[in-house]
Amino acid sequence: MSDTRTPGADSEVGTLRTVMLHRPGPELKRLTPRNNDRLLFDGLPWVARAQEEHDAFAQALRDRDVEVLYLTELLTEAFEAQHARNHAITTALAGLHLGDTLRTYLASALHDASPAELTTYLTAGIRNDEVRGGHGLVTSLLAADDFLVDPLPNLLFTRDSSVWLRDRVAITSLAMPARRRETQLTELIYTAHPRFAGTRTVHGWHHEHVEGGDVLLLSPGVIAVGVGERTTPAGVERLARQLFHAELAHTVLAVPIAQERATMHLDTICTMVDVDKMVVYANVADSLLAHTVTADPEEPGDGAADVRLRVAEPEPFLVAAAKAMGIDTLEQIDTGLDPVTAEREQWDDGNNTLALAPRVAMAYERNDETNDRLEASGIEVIRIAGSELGSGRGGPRCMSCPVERDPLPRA
Ligand SMILES: NC(=O)NCCC[C@H](N)C(=O)O
Repeated sequence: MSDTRTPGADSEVGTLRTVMLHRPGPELKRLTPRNNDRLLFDGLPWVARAQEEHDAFAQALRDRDVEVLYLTELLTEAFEAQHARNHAITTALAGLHLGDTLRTYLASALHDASPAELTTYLTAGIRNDEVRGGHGLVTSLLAADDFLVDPLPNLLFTRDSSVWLRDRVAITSLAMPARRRETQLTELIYTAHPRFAGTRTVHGWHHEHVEGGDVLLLSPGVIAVGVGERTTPAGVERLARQLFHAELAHTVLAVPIAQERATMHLDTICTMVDVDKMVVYANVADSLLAHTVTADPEEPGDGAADVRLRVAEPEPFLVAAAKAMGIDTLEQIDTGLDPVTAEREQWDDGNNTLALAPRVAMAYERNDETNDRLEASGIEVIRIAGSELGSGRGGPRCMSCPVERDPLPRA
């Protein structure tokens, strides 16, 4: 794709043209058995193998003519702008654990770093024992392996920190402390990188929590938002008002999901694989509900904050979705009738597919039953390895932020 094409996406299944990924890097080497829970990994990935798996994932996308952008390359390029560097350094050092002496020292060191070095410091983090020379009381009292700047191992899951909604990008607001800083970096990419000059943003990291894994573009104008461990009721309320005000959507379906790690995002439960087909975790498929949210046309208001929302009583999710999408049925491809297999494959992100086009989906190879069922339903499945990538709990959808998809015809 040339830089002159317009980024944006209005569905989960329009032909994928450009995607932003993050190749696993030194931030994963920061994980230890003592910090992996806090940093939201279920184990310690073998980093070299995770990189191999990720390179194969990126190549499989390129083989289908998808342009792959890397988050760290975009960030380094954005850091050519002095204001972007200043902003990144100030926000990364805002934590109250540093104290003034150490903050001043680190700010000076980071200002002296090259753009590429700055990217590494801000993504891999800075450990206390990496600051040499004794810089006051705080470094002396902190443990050697305490982080002064936390590493960001979950950058791998680019889906969560930004979401394109038509021609705008939502900067999300991540709920878990270990991930909060990610959106400060994605915001810089979209505001300071020349490729995205003029892009308008919605939401923002200072707002109520909304994570990209909870946001599913079911069809042009219809957006499902999971509300559970990550996205909050207040988050979906603010997002809905902005979407309606900017005419990015006419309907939002607010979908309550269990507040558990296994179902941390709506896209761990279901993903679109065709314009009218979803793969859905069978164990919850029948109990998923949705509140249909629309804007009251009588009171449009002047700004997003004035939009008055109409909230319907809950209905079965697939029923509410089909109605909003203007189709007879949103077909459910389930992940197996045996609840144990379904639970295992859901945990291993079998439902977390990335559509490259209608009826073409990428999926982890390990989830045999789910993949067989997808194929039996007419979906081409591009299988990728993910034994190490999956240790952070996230599949092909979580690991990708579509930057450009072909639009679908509007209903
Ligand atoms: N959309 C997704 O489900 N993303 C996966 C995020 C995994 C990450 N370790 C987390 O706990 O946030």
